[in-house]
Amino acid sequence: MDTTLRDGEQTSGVSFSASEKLTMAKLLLEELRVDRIEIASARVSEGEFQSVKNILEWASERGFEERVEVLTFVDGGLSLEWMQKSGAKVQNLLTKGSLNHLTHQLKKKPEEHFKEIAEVIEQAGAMGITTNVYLEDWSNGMRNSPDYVFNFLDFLATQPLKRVLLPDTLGVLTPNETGNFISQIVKRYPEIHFDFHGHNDYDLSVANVMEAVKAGCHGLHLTVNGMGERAGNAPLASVVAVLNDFLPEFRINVQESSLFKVSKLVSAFTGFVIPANKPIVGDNVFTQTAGIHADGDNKKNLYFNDLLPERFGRKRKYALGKTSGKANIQKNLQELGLTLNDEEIKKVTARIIELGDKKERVTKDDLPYIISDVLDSEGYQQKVFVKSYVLTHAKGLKPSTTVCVEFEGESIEENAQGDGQFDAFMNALRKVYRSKKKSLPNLVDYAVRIPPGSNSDALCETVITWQDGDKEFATRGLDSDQTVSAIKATEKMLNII
Ligand SMILES: CC(=O)SCCNC(=O)CCNC(=O)[C@H](O)C(C)(C)COP(=O)(O)OP(=O)(O)OC[C@H]1O[C@@H](n2cnc3c(N)ncnc32)[C@H](O)[C@@H]1OP(=O)(O)O
Repeated sequence: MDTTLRDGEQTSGVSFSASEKLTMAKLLLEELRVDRIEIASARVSEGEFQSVKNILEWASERGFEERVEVLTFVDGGLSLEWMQKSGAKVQNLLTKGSLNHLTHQLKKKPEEHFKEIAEVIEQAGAMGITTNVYLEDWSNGMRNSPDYVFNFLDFLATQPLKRVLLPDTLGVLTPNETGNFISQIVKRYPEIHFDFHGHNDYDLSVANVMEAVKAGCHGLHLTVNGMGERAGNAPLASVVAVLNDFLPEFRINVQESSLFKVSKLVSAFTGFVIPANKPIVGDNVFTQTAGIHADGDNKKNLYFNDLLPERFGRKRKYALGKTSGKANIQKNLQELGLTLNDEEIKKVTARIIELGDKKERVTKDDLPYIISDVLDSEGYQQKVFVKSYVLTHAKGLKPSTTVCVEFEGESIEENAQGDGQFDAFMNALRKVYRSKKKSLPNLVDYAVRIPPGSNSDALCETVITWQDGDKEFATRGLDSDQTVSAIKATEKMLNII
């Protein structure tokens, strides 16, 4: 059962609109094919009421209404009235699964609580509403008031209900305890369908879910991206992968290939960012970064595990940066359909490592620009060096530049102002050349771009077209800073003329 739309929405700062809930409900049931969804708590708001109504209208057209659930309260039938008006057919009745909560929150005795629950269940039956019962704080109940929990379950075993829902409300269970508690319960009540509802406060929710299944739980409550109150709920994608790979004897209907798409959509709807290292759905989890890993994959996919990205509608990537070796570059070149010889690959690798050292992030889309820049620099012998420069830009003052150029073994320093930093740089450079009775080509075009689609902050390419007498030619510079990339393109020009 996916509870992204109810418990997932209890993530701090998250709220779905009615139309987002409807879109999600359709996607979860029809495309991802979870068996059931819990979409709201009853009585919360007018907006929630409308949203439940919309989903139920759609679900009943498809005969899905028994797969759509609403959390309700022991409130003398107020939640049930709300549900009936909305068209909802399955209530997940929130009751107290620990004596501590019952005594201190509801301030009631067990018999009183059971009696009220029996009344709600009976009323629901008369309204044609199916009841499941949540034992809130059940995990602490098992630890601290097991007699209460078993008395409660004895009572529930006499009731006309469909399922009993066992939440580790505060995410306090260990895998051992989960297995132990659930197997005791499943053995004692073999006829009841139990769901386990895990929370992730100790980052143990997936391990706990695994033990719950092994111990005989029949259903699980999960959320997309592990959203939920505090540290969240057991994450759907991880649990699906764990069940498929480690417990294949238990059948689930969820479509692995849709997990990533749904995860992205929920993230877009909620603004809840998926951590890059979140298993299955995080941006980085199918990216090899180390050169040795890329090399092993080139040889015999040596660094693959069973979590093949294609299962989840994703692709393996090979990162480019400080820890890249030539194998990473080759993998990216293959994907771009480019071929370089060994020497060229070495040079491109060296440039990428140099960029990585500057903490710059390089993506596959940057690669053609880096290649062209590195290979472009090969055709000439550098004899003019722009050794140092200062560029200033201040409000109310003209930009100015001081530049020092090593020219035929001699260092010459000049400064000048201009309309912009690069213009000032060119003016200072002209002064250097005039002092040697030489002139510079005219600048006829200046184009700046970042590699399209790269989403990286690493690189900016400047291509400058020059006119030297009849001759027109272009040079290119690549750097993370726009002006510096233009200066690099200019330095190339100085070595060509
Ligand atoms: C498993 C879980 O995650 S539980 C989460 C359940 N969902 C939610 O709480 C989200 C939606 N909740 C809400 O919108 C509101 O809390 C409402 C509408 C349910 C109630 O709102 P309010 O009347 O303003 O009360 P408040 O928010 O302070 O809730 C506390 C009341 O609920 C009572 N309560 C707690 N658990 C239950 C329960 N299982 N059944 C009935 N009442 C309960 C408390 O005893 C308290 O009642 P009191 O004011 O008479 O002492």
